[in-house]
Amino acid sequence: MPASMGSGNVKPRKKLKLANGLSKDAKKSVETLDSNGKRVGTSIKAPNRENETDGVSHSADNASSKKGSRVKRMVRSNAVEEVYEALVNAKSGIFYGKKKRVYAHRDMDNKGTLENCVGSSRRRSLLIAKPSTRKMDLETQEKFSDSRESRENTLYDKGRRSNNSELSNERNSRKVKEIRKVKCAKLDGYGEEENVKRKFKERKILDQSASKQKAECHSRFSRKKVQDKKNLGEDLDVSEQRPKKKKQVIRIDPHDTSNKRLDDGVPSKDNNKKKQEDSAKEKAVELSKNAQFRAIRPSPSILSFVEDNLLGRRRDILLKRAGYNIELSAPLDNIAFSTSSERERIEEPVFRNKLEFLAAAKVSSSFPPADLPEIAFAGRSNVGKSSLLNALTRQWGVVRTSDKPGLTQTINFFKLGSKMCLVDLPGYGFAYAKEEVKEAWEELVKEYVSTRLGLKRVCLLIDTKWGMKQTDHELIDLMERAQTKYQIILTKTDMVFPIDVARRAMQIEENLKAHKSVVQPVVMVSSKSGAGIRSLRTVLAKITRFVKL
Ligand SMILES: Nc1nc2c(ncn2[C@@H]2O[C@H](COP(=O)(O)OP(=O)(O)OP(=O)(O)O)[C@@H](O)[C@H]2O)c(=O)[nH]1
Ligand SMILES: [Mg+2]
Repeated sequence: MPASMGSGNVKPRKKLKLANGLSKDAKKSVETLDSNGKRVGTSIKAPNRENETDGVSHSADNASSKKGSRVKRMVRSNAVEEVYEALVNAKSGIFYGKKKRVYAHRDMDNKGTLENCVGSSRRRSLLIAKPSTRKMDLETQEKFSDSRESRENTLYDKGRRSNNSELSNERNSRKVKEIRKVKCAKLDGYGEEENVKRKFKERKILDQSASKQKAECHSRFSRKKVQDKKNLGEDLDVSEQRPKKKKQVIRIDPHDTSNKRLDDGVPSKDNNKKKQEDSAKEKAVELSKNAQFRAIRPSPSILSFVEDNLLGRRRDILLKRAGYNIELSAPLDNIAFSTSSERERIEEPVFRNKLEFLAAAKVSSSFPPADLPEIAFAGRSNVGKSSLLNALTRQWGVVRTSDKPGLTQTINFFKLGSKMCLVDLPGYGFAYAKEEVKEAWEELVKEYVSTRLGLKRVCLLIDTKWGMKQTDHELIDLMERAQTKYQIILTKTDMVFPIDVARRAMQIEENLKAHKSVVQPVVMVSSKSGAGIRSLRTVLAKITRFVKL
C-alpha cells in the first residue's frame, strides 16, 4: 500500500463498505485461512475492481493451480499479506474507512500517479466539479470515474503501472485538457458576469457625475441670472449679450367676438370678494323686498274679495263645496248646480257670443279697421294672456296657448259677436325668439297701445307670484303718456296663498296710486280654477255698454 493513500481521500466502493471496512471477499479469505490453513488463497480476490479496469485477473486460484506448491505457498503468503493489509487499513479507517473523494484531473502528474493529487484540497476539487451533487453532468461523471481509475492504478498493480501508465497518462492528459477547457469556459462565464457588473457600476458613476455637472451648470446659470438682474440698470451691454427669451404672442382674430383674454376667465381673489359682496347685497335687497312684501297689510275689502271668489291656493274640497266643477278642463261654467237666473247673471250677454278670429298683424298697417270697441290683453311672455281670453269666452282652442314663452308673436284680433273685439298681444321680456323679432313685436305692441283708436282698455296681466317687473313699468309709462286706460289683472292666483294674492293686489294698488290712466281695482283671476273670471267679465261687459262708437 502506498503511503500516499493514507490521507483517505479515496471514495470507497460498495463492496468495501461493510462493517469494519472489510469486503466479503476479504472476510472469506480470512475465514479460509483460519479454518483451512493449507487451502489458503483458493478464493481470494483482490478487494478492488482492478480486475475489471485493467482486464487482468488477480485471483490466486489460477496461479496456484498452474504452478506448483511452492508457487502456491508464495501466493498464499502474498494473499495473506494483502488480506492482512486490508484488514489493518479497514480497521484504522485510513484507507477505505472514510468517505473521501479524490479528483486527479488537475493534480495528476504525467506519470499518472496521485502523489500531488492526494494532498489537494476539497476546495480545489469543488472548483473543477462537484461529483457529490446528484445533478452531476456527464463530463463530471467521466472525470470522477477517471480519477478513480487513476487512483486505483496507483493503489494496485504497481508493477503493471509502468506498462499501463503511458496509456492512462495519455488518457488522463487528454481529459485534463478537456476539463481545463471547461473550467476556462466557466471562468470566462464568471468573467462576463463580472464585466457586466463592472460596466453597470461604471455607467452608474458616469450618470452621477453627469447629473452633478448639470446641477452645477444650473446653479451657475441661476446665479448668473441674478447677477444679470442686479446689473441690468448698470450694464446694458451685458444684458444684450444674454440670450433673449422669445415672447409668447397670443394672436386674436379681431372679427371673432368669442375670443376672450385669459384674464377674463381667471377668478382672482379680489374678483371673488367683489362678487361675494355683490351677491350678498343683492340677497339683502331681495330679502328686504320679501320682508317688505310680507309686511303689507291688505285692506279688508281686498281680503273679503279674495275669500268670496276663492282666490289663491285652495283645496279641491273647498272648491267643490262652493259649487265649482273642478273636473272640467275649462272651469268657465264652474257653477254646476246653478239655476237659470244665476247662470244668466254669471254669463254676461257679451260673452255668450261666439269668439271668432279676425286678424293677425305683424305691422301696424295690417291692423283691422277699428269698428268695435277693443279690449287688449298685454303682459310679459307666459303670463297667461291667451289662456285668459279662452277662460273669458269659454271657448277653449280658439286662442292657442303654450308652456313655452313667446308663442304669440303677432297681434291677434278676435271678434266676440258684434259687441266687442278682444286683442291678444305678444308678450314682452324673456321669450324663445330671436332678439330682432322680439324687438319688432315689442315695438309693435308699444305702437298699438299708444296709437290705436278703438282701444278702450288694456288689461295688463301680472303674474301674482312675481309681481311687476321693469318691462311692465316701461309699458305703464308708455300708456300713461298715451293716456291709454289700463287695468291690472293678477293671473295664476291659484299658485300662491290667498294672503299673498291680497298682498300683491294691495302692493300694486299702492304703487299705482299716482298714475292717472290706471283703472282701479286690481282684478284677481285664475284661468285654471276659474276664480275671479266672473268678476272680470262683469267689468269688461260694463265697458262695452257705455261705449259709443
Ligand atoms: N296654474 C295656472 N296656469 C296658467 C294660468 N293661466 C295660464 N296658465 C298656464 O300658463 C302657460 C302660458 O299660458 P299662455 O296663455 O300661453 O300665456 P301667454 O301670456 O299667452 O304667453 P305668450 O303667448 O307666450 O305671450 C300655459 O301653460 C297655461 O296653461 C292660471 O291661471 N293658472
Ligand atoms: Mg299667448
